[in-house]
Amino acid sequence: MKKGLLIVLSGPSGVGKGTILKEFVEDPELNLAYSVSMTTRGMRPGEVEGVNYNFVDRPAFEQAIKDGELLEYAEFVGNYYGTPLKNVEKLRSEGKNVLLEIEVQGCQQVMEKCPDALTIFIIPPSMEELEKRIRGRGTEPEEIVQQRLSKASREMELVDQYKFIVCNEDPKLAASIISLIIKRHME
Ligand SMILES: Nc1ncnc2c1ncn2[C@@H]1O[C@H](COP(=O)(O)OP(=O)(O)OP(=O)(O)O)[C@@H](O)[C@H]1O
Ligand SMILES: Nc1nc2c(ncn2[C@@H]2O[C@H](COP(=O)(O)O)[C@@H](O)[C@H]2O)c(=O)[nH]1
Repeated sequence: MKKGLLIVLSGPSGVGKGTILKEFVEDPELNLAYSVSMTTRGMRPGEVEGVNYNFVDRPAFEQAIKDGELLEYAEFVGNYYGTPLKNVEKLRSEGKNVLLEIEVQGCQQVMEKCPDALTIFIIPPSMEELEKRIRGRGTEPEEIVQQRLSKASREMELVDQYKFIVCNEDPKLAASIISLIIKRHME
């Protein structure tokens, strides 16, 4: 069986990665499996354990790092986030195209370990619009919003390292561009 693709959606917090993903992740033609990350962040209202994330404490996350269980991980604004390796490998060996939605530090680790990964950087139409979106979401206190925005400016400098750059002016349009990219690489 042909091994599935590894697709990485990355970009600054609040740019709309999760919103875009919802538009294409269930498309049967894309044969996708979403990789559920591990995080030490607290659960937001409406989030579900095992669906949005596997929520763990810091000692459990640090043990997973020590045991080599993560494909990549990063500390992002005070919390750990990481991709469990075993699940990604299993799904890809079953022919599934595996989709990661991760921040840029983690994506750089994936680029080194898996040079064939389809890396896609989502950019906002402007930094003002990014600020509007992250505030508008209303999930973080002001101090964290500020930290995420200041990180975003530095993350935007790494855009040239990605194979594809997609602007999220409209999530449906961005999703259809990403779907096309994936389909091309499935041929
Ligand atoms: N094209 C768009 N135009 C206007 N608002 C948008 C657009 N895309 C997403 N949004 C809104 O922006 C906010 C942030 O989107 P989302 O949570 O998908 O971002 P994200 O990149 O997944 O964030 P994080 O990395 O922090 O998880 C949400 O309130 C979402 O509804
Ligand atoms: N390096 C990784 N980054 C990840 C992973 N899962 C999610 N993320 C990214 O973290 C930030 C913050 O997420 P939030 O849910 O607290 O808003 C965001 O950019 C996510 O894409 C992961 O496994 N590894």
